[in-house]
Amino acid sequence: MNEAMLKELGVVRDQIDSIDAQLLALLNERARCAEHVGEIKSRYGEAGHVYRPEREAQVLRRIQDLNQGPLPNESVTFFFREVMSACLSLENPLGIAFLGPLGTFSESAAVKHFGHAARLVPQTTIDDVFREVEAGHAQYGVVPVENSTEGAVGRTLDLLLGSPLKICGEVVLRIHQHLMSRETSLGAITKVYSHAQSLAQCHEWLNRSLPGVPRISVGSNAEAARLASVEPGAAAIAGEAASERYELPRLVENIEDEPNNTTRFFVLGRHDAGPSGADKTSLIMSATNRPGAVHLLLAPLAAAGVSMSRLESRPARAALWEYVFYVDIEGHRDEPAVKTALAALAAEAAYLKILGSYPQAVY
Ligand SMILES: C=C(O[C@@H]1C=C(C(=O)O)C=C[C@H]1O)C(=O)O
Repeated sequence: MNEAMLKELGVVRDQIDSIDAQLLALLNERARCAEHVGEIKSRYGEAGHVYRPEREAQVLRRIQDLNQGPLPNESVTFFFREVMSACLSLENPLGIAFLGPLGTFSESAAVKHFGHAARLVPQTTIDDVFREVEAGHAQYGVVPVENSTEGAVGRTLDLLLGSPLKICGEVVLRIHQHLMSRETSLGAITKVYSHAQSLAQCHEWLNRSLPGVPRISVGSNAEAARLASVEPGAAAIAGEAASERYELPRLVENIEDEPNNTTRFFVLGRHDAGPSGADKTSLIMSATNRPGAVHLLLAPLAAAGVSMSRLESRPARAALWEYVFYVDIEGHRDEPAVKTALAALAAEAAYLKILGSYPQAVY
């Protein structure tokens, strides 16, 4: 290397070393503050509420407002989430149940929301995630609720109806599907494993690029990657987490048919969140089976000036041809307009259950 260049590099590297030392000192100073907050909470009998989703959302939104680059918001948000995760785990790492196995998009969602310091506990089914949190074996649970191309996850919606758990957060994850295999060319691929939903999300790509190659649906994308990692000729469609877990090279990246493919997850806990300033409230309601019933249910929202961000109907199991509605509205249940709308809904609906208020996902 050129001596002048080495000299210049040396100056900048000294600067970086000095900044790193300052960052380290500041990170530990911040960690001590978070410990202090934890100590105050336990002194006031709030030891069980150490994790505060609304406060974390506010911290991240503020960081994004302050950020002037060159680092993009996505990167600084990632760092600060990890910092909060590490600070929180100094006291007691959070136990997070999620729909496993490791290597699924649910794992990525849990890590995106709670950071790498959380203790992730994979579960076999969505039912098990609910049970683990209800039984207190895990403090929080992460379950998929809807995909932008495939629609609602029915099992999650059905379980929310009967569960005492509250929604205390949402995570929105961009879903990128990759074709991964030990084979090095498409021509060598004789079968493709994946979860049925992922096969559906890559249906057109598969018709075009691997016509006639059998598609085999298995329990999860991670299981598909595991199979493809040991079977010659096999490929899997799965996400980055699975390719890393099974050290399976990605042959073709981003093969999802819909470029804006996202999945939304709910974070479940035994309490919901306080107001963060930009919140949502999820509820389930049902109307008696008469003309105009749905309109009567939705009118109170409009009257109070509350926006609805999602409406999903599911058949009620109890009575044939009756429906329950899953509604997401903007705002926190403690805000006056939302309070007014909820009171009017309670008077109108045959059944109303408030699933929780929580901060809108921070991207
Ligand atoms: C430190 C606190 O507790 C936790 C840690 C946070 C953090 O590290 O910034 C934020 C919210 C809580 O999950 C707090 O409530 O301020």
